[in-house]
Amino acid sequence: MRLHRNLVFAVIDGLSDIFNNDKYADKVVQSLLKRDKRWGARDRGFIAETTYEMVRWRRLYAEIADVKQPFSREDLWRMFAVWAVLRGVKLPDWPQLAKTPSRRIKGKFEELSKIRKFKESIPDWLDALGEKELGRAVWDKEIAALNEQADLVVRTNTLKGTKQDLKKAFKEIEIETDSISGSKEALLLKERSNIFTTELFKNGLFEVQDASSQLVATFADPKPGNKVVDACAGAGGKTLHLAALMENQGQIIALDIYQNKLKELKRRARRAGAHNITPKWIENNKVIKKLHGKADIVLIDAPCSGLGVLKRNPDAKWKLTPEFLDNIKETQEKIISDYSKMVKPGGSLVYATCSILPSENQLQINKFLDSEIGKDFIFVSDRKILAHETGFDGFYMAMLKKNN
Ligand SMILES: C[S@@+](CC[C@H](N)C(=O)[O-])C[C@H]1O[C@@H](n2cnc3c(N)ncnc32)[C@H](O)[C@@H]1O
Repeated sequence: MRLHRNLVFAVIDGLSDIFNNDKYADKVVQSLLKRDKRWGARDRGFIAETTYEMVRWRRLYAEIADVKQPFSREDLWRMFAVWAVLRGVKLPDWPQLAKTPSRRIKGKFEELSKIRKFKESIPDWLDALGEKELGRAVWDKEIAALNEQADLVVRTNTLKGTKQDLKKAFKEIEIETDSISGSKEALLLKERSNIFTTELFKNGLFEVQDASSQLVATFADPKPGNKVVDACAGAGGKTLHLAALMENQGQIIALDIYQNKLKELKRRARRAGAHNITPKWIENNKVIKKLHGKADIVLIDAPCSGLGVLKRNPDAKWKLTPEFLDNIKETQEKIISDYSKMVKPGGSLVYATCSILPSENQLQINKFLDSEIGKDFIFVSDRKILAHETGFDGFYMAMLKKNN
């Protein structure tokens, strides 16, 4: 790989914004990519992938480069040099990289690779928490898997065609895909590609959705004609899948506390040809009260730490705090308690998170079942999906039934 000066400068600018100005990596990368219209797919790929790699390995690289936050431009160049040396990239003859101590970098890497918090590049508190909640053997493997780059997976929109149709259509535009065992509608792209610009995407034939995330709506098992409340619908990743499984029949009430997310959901639903969705903003508690006892299925895709999706959002390692985690667990507890009231007698409550922590998952369910409202429910089953076992995101889902 040959390094190009303007691309590396863009990466350094981006990192300064992410690390020092607390900006979100995805937003920063999006805006970097708009900087120069002449950049082709390879250039854009370099900027996005290198920025994410540097975010993922921030602690390790900073330790090797012997630099501390806030990072000066010189510090960021030193961290970049660590990236280049460890990746075996030939260093160009630039003043910023002139004094790169390649041998020392490799030696320090060997040494730090013996200590998990450096090797896996995670804050002390998170490393301790992971080990406490999952046990050492599982955490060792899980954090290593969560540090790998995410695969690009799409979900076939079965409202518009079959998976075989989609596979064929991708092939026609020279995009090769594989099926994924256990995820019926999923296709894995053999190579990364900007599929958002394709006609297939514009015509709603697929959505980008991780294989684990695709298991949630299937697990909820909605039937055509059901009344389903998707209580934390966001921009509708699971809502659209529910609509497809319900063959556009029945009703999905898609709730969220943020109107802008529901606006995006509406746009996506139009593209997907999903017609049985009613987005409703949770403006106040009356919205929930009105739905008490009405739903065949209530899906709570709860706000969470996002620790199961570090592969695609490595930034969370640095943005997450113990205080945030405590608050989000309280929110989860309140949401399960309040929103379970929307389930009708005999109906189902499905709770899901993209976290791998038992304290956000099965322990929340146990707490709910032990509560006064929870006494009306029985536990049916749950699935704990770990990244090191599947290669995809970490997820949790539980199904409870309300007594008749
Ligand atoms: C994990 S995300 C949902 C992702 C979405 N279901 C999807 O598949 O794309 C959690 C969502 O819960 C929403 N949320 C947070 N607090 C909430 C509350 N009290 N009631 C309803 N939704 C809430 C957030 O705005 C966010 O969109």
